[in-house]
Amino acid sequence: MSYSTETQVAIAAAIQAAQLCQAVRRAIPEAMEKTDKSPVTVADYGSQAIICRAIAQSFPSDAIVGEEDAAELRRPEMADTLQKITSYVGALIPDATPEQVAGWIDRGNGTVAPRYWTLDPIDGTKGFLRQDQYAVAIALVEQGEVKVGVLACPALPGPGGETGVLYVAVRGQGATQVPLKGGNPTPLKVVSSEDVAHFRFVESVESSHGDRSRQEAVAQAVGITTESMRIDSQAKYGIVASGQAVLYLRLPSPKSPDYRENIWDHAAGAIVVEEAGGKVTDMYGKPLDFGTGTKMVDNRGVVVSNGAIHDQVIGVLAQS
Ligand SMILES: Nc1ncnc2c1ncn2[C@@H]1O[C@H](COP(=O)(O)O)[C@@H](OP(=O)(O)O)[C@H]1O
Ligand SMILES: [Mg+2]
Ligand SMILES: [Mg+2]
Ligand SMILES: [Mg+2]
Repeated sequence: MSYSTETQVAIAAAIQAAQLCQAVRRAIPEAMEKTDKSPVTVADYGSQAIICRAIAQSFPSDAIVGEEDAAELRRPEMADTLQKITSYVGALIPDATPEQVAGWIDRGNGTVAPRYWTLDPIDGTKGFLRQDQYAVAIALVEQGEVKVGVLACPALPGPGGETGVLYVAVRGQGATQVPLKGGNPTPLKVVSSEDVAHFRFVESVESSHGDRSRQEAVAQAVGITTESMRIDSQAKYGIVASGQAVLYLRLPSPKSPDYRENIWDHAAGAIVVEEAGGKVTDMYGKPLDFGTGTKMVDNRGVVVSNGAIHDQVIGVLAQS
């Protein structure tokens, strides 16, 4: 299958959602708190509304599994917030009503199915709030395998020095990057292990989202001598796919040893790296299984590499 319509729809939605996020960020958004205490902003909601609307319009029978939902926004005391989201969405989709916006957000309440979409309207909300990196991530999954991934990184410097990169991958068709503002797509290729300047690793900015000391020990054991690069969101996958690092380590935090990774935090990024010639597994070397539900219950941690050093990394993890 070529997935060309799916890819075009996801690209257009990611670009619009990224525009909304940048508009919100220029106004210095405040964080709201979700029931799990994690932050969310009007941009997370607006981005999810834009993306779900686009997917539902082109693929009405496809399930969509998004990170956010509108239950909180439908409470009467949240009317002003919903109105604010609607005005940001309305800048891109004229005449959108609050009721429609809430409905589009809730279109993302679907469940994992033989064919489904998953999206993270803002991955790295903490980075977004800090004016650091974040990503808009959209993926199409069939039979538990990611087929299409689109990752917009609006604050990431691209190869030409411009700000804002769009990563696109289709299973069996390779991965490309293109300036988010438009331009010519260029193929993505992971870096060779002989490239000393890029023989480095990336990890999260948030220390509680990983195991910093173990990540450093593993990197050292495979011969990485430089300090980690710390970047929020799935932008880390883009960094590996574009050859700026050989390795991305995300090991379970000692503070939350039972944490399971969300499908929307990895689906788009993973296919971008795989189609750029790299490898993505959990910390035991198992492929990430996108067919088990919103949480990847059969996987622990994530290891992303240029492929060449992958077995060595998994070997070190097995012994440490
Ligand atoms: N204890 C934990 N371990 C690993 N990931 C976690 C975590 N708690 C939250 N996260 C996830 O980490 C994501 C951000 O990734 P990163 O740390 O690479 O920037 C968050 O996505 P959102 O920002 O979309 O909520 C959230 O889903
Ligand atoms: Mg979140
Ligand atoms: Mg996320
Ligand atoms: Mg998110």
